[in-house]
Amino acid sequence: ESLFYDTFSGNVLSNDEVKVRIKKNITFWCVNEVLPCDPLERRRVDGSCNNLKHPSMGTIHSRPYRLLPAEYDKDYEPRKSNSGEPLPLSRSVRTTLVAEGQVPDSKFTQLVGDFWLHAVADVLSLHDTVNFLIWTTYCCEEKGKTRKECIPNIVPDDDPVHRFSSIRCLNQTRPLSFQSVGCLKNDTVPERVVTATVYFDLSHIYGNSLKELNAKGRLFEKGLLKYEVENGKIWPPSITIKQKEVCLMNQLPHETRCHDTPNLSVNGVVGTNIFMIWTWRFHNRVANVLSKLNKCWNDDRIFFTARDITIATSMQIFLYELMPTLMGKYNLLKEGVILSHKGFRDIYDEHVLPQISLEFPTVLRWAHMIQVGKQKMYDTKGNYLKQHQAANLTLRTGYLVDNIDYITQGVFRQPSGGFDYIVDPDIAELGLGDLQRAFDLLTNDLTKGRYLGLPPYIKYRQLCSGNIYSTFEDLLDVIDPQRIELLKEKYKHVEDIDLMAGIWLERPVKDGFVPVTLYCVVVEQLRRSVVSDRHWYERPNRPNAFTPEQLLEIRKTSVAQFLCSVGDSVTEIQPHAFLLPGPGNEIRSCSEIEKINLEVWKDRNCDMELRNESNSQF
Ligand code: HEM
Ligand SMILES: [Ca+2]
Repeated sequence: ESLFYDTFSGNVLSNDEVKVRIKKNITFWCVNEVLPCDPLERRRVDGSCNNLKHPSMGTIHSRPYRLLPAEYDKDYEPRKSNSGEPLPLSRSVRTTLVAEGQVPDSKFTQLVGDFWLHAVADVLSLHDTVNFLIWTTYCCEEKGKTRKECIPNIVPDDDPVHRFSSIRCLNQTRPLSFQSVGCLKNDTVPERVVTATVYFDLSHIYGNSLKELNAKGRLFEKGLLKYEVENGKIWPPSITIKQKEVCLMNQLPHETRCHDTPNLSVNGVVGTNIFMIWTWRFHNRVANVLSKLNKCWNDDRIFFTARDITIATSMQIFLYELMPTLMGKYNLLKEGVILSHKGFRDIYDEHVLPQISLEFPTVLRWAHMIQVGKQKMYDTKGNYLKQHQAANLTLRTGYLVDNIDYITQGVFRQPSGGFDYIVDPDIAELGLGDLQRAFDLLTNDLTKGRYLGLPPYIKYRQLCSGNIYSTFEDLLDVIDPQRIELLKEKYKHVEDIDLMAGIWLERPVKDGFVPVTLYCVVVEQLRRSVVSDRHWYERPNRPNAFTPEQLLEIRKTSVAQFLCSVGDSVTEIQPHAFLLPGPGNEIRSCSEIEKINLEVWKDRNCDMELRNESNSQF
C-alpha cells in the first residue's frame, strides 16, 4: 500500500488531505505517491526511499533549500536597490559588465561545457524554459504587459546592439513556484519547484519515474535500453508524430530524428544531446557484457546493474576528472569533495536532507560565458570540415544523424570559449536561434536570480569568505579594480550588486579556473549531494554495493575512455580530453587509453547453477 506525501514539506498526507488536492486538481505538482520502502532495495528510478526517514525527499517536485534567506520587495517582487529605486535593467547590466567576442580558450576543450551540462542536467529544472518557449510566449506582446507570469527584459534605447533594431523587449517568464502551481498560498515566500530527482542518478537519461522508464526506455530483454539503428549507428528510440513539439528546430523534411526517451529534455542543447546518445549506448554495452558474463542473471538484474555502473562512471568523470580540472584537485581534496585514494568512503548522513540549493543551478549559468557560438566539425584525422551555429542546434536532434561523427571529432579538438569575462555574441544575442526573435541568455540568467529572491552578492561573499563587505573597494579581494569600475557604473551601492553580476566579474579561485563564489556554491552542493545520497557509488555498505575490485574498475574511467567506447568514429583521442591536445597530451590510439574491465562483475553463482543444470541433465 503506497503512501502520499506533500511535495513541499515531505510530510505524509492523510486520505482527506489527498482528496482535497485531487478536487483542486493539483496532485501533479503537490502530491507524491511512494510505494513502501525496502531498506535493501536498489536506487529507485524516482528517487524515493533514498532517505528512509523522509521517503519522498529527492523525488521530482521537491523543494530546493536556500543557502541564504530570500530577499524580496513587497508582493514578493524583486528587491529594490539600497536607495529604494528598482535595480538597474538586467540587459543594461549585462551589456555593461560582459563584453561580447569570440576568444578561444588556451587550455580547455568544448567537452568541458558539454560534459558539465550533461552532469548537472541531472538536477536542473527545465520547466521555466519550456514555459517561455512553448506555454507562455506572449510576454513581449500587448497581452503580456499585465500578466503576472510575464517578466520580460526591457531593452533600453541606448542598447549597443538593439539601438539599431526595433526590439525593445526580450521574452522571459516568472519562475514557477509552489505558490504559482497551487500547492502553497500566495502570501508565503515563493519557493521554486525542482523538476528532476535531486540525486546524480542520470534521471535525464533514465527518467524521473519507473513508469517513464518502463514505457520509453527498457527493452525488457537482456537488461537493454530500447534502440534503433540508423546510418549504421545505434540511437535511442525516436518519435515522428510529436517531433514538432519537441525537436522544434529539426529542418523538415530531411531532419526527422527526435529522441522519444523517458525524458524528452535530452533533445535540447547539442552538447548534452550527444552525451545522452553516448550514455544510452554505454548502458547497452555494459548490459551486453554483463549478460554474456552472467548467464543466470535475468533482465532486471542486468538492467539495474548496468544502470548502476553507468551512473557511477558518469559521476567518476564528473567528480574526479572534470571538477578537479576546473576547480583544482587540491582544493577539492581539502574540501572533502573527492578522495585521495581509490577505496571506499562512507560519509552518508541521514540527517542531511537530499536537496539541491536554489543557488546551485543559478551560479552554474555562469557556464554560458564559456559556451562557444560555433560548433566546429572535423574528420577523424582532425581536418577542419565546417561549422554551425550552436544556438541553432538546440532541439534539433535530426541534425545529428548526418553530422554526429564530425561534431564528436570537434568536441575534443575545438577549444572551449575562453574563461575570460567575454561572452560569445551568439549566446548573448541569439541564444536559442530561430526559437526566439532575439534572446540574451545572460540577461535571463541575471533576471532569474532577482525573481528567485536571491539576496545581494555581498551576502554570498560574506557567506563564502567570512569577510564583511560595505564598500566597492572591499571587493578587491575577489574582483580586479578595473572590473569594480564597471560595477560602479551600474550599481549605486555595493549592496545592490546581483549575485550573477558579481560572479561574472570575479577572479578565479586559487589553483582553479572558476569564479570564487561559483566555486563556493558548487563545493557546498557537491558535498551535500555525496553526504545525503544513501546509494552513492563510493559507499561500501549501500544495498548492492560494488566490491573493492569493481570500484577500482570504475576509478579507471575517463572521458577519453568513454568516447573511445561509445563516441562516434573515435579511434584516437588525447588522454585528458577536457584539455586541448598538445605536448604531454598528444592524441593517441584508443588502445593506449586505460579501459574498464567488466570481468570483475562475473557472478560465480552462475557457473554453479550451470554446473548444477548440466548435472541434472546428464
Ligand atoms: C548552446 C548552448 C546553451 C544554450 C542554448 C543554453 C540555453 C539555456 C536556456 C534557454 C536556459 C534557461 C534560461 C531561462 O531560465 O530563462 C538555460 C539555463 C541553464 N543553463 Fe544553459 N545553455 C547552453 C549551454 C549551457 C552550458 C554549457 C551549461 C553548463 C553548465 C549550462 C547551464 C545552465 C544552467 C545550470 C541553467 C539553469 C537551469 C535551471 O534553472 O535549473 N548551459 N540554458
Ligand atoms: Ca537526478
